[in-house]
Formats: sequence, structure tokens, C-alpha cells
Amino acid sequence: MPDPIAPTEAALALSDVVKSYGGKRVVDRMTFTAPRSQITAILGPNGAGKTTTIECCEGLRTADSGTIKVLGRDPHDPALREHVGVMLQDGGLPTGVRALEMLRHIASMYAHPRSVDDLVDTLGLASFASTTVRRLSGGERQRLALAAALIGRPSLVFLDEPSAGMDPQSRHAVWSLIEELRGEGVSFVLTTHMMDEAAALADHVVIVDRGRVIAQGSVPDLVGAEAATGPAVSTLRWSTEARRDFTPVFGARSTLTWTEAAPGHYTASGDIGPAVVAQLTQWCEGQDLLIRTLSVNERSLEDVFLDLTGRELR
Ligand SMILES: Nc1ncnc2c1ncn2[C@@H]1O[C@H](COP(=O)(O)OP(=O)(O)OP(=O)(O)O)[C@@H](O)[C@H]1O
Repeated sequence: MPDPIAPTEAALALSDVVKSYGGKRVVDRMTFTAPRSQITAILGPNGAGKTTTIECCEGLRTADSGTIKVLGRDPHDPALREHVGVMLQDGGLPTGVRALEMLRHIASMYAHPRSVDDLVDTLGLASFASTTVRRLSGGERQRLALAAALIGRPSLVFLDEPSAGMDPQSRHAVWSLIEELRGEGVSFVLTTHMMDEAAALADHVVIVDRGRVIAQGSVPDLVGAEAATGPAVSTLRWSTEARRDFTPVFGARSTLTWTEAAPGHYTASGDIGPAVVAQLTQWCEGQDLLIRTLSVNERSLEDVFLDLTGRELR
């Protein structure tokens, strides 16, 4: 199917998009571009306006003002239908039909659909092929919804929290498929709350808060920029093969605080110098405790996200 847009045009371009519900502005002059043949991830706290924005781009809602260009066209342009794939947050699938039947039916609506058998294989749909959609587990429904979004060989795919509720095996299968299709030139715009998903997949990250873009760029750009302007305190992260109380190492130093971020994974913050690192490793040696990982000031996308959007619950 010929791609409807010029190679130089962005897959998606928003300019000053505004959307309000009952006087409450939930998308507030949203402006960003999703490059072609790349994966763009939109991150933001609950209620930041991500789904509303995506639904305006999908033509499911209409923005109050501003401009949206999807493959260079208005989101409501019927010509877009065969070029755009959509995976909604709740799956959006009819519930009374069997999984494989539904996929074959959707495939029959396209002149050159992707192979149903290949998608069944890649996304592991065979084990629930004859189950009705309403009886599928959350993760199975998500995988089916992704297959339905991809079956028509779209040039641009919108994915709203694609791997929510999926087990790690499914997540990795989905990531591999998305990366493979990007290699074939497909553009993706996805929302996610999983920072590891964004870090693993996204070429371009857009962080939104209260309906506005507050930062964007590649993951290295965002992490690097934040490190340059971020707090001066250093962070020491380490993990060990067994859990320990590290108070003997850090308790005596009033300038340092340490926490167990997850079982066996620790973080210390403060004035981290060579002496502190040496003291930690010497203490572990004395305990016959193997340190598995150790890093200083390595910031993650999640750190950047929390610094930008705050740690308090909304
Ligand atoms: N139809 C609607 N009527 C009124 N308010 C709405 C409607 N749809 C969404 N909202 C409100 O708009 C705001 C943005 O919602 P939206 O679903 O776009 O956020 P989100 O960033 O996708 O959040 P989440 O991460 O929780 O999915 C929220 O405060 C939500 O309650």
C-alpha cells in the first residue's frame, strides 16, 4: 500500500492543541512532532492528558483548537483509515467473538493484510485462538489488540499503554515486534507508564504534565540534560547477592543517607567520593558479601521523570 505522505513529512505533528472537558483544560497548547519510522513514547503522570491527546490524533475526539497532522492529514480524513493502526487502552475489541475469528475478519477487510498466522505465531495467540474475547485475560486481550492494530500494514501505529498487564515474556515479544516493524519503516506513537519500556524502545520521548510538553528528546539527551542541571548530590547505587543492613557503613556519616530501594538493591545519596566507595567495598569484603552491581550518579529515565513531574501522588 503506498505511503500517503512525502518522505520528509513527520508521522505526527501537533501544534498548540487544546482540549477541555466541561471548562477544565486537560490538553493545554500541546506541541510536539513524532518523526517518521521512529518510536515516539509519550510519558506523563495519571491524568496528564496523554490518552485525550492520542484520541484527538486518532480522530476519536476533536480538539477545541490547534492543529494536528497525522501523516500530513487531518485526523478525521477517511483516507487515513488504511494507513493508521490503533490500539486503545481497554483493547476496544468486540467481546462476543473468538480471538482468531476476529483477527481473520479484520484481515479480510484489507487488500494486503499482514499474515494472520505470522502474527499468531509472533504474539503467541495460538493458545487462546478459540477463546471469546470477553474471557481473555488482560494480557491476552492486549496481545490480540496489538495484532488487530498491525494486521492492515499501517504506516503509523498508535499504542495506548501497549504492554500494560503483560507478563515479561509477552512484553519482550511485543518489543521485538515493534522494533522489527520500525526497521521496516513503520512509525509508532505510544503512551506508557513503564520507564524501562520507553528506555528500551523509544527513539524520541515526550514528557507531558498537566496537558503540556515539559521535556522531550532522546533518552540519552533527557538523562544527560537532567544530569547537567540536576541536584549536585551524588548517588551511589549497588546491589548484593544477599540483603544486609548497611548502617555500619553509612550510619556514622551524617551527610549520607541510604535506603533499600528493592530487596538487595541499595541507594546512598550525599557527598560520594572515592573513600565512601572504598569503605563500602571493604565492608562487603569483610562480610564475604559479593557486590553484583555498583554505579555512581547513573541516572535513569525514571529519575528524570520524577524530578520533572514531582514525587507526590496526584
Ligand atoms: N470524557 C471526559 N469527561 C471529563 N473529563 C475527562 C474525560 N476524559 C478524560 N477526562 C479527564 O481528563 C484528564 C486527562 O485524562 P487522560 O485520560 O487524557 O489522562 P492520561 O494522561 O491518559 O492518564 P492515565 O495515565 O491515567 O491514563 C483527567 O483528569 C480525566 O479525568
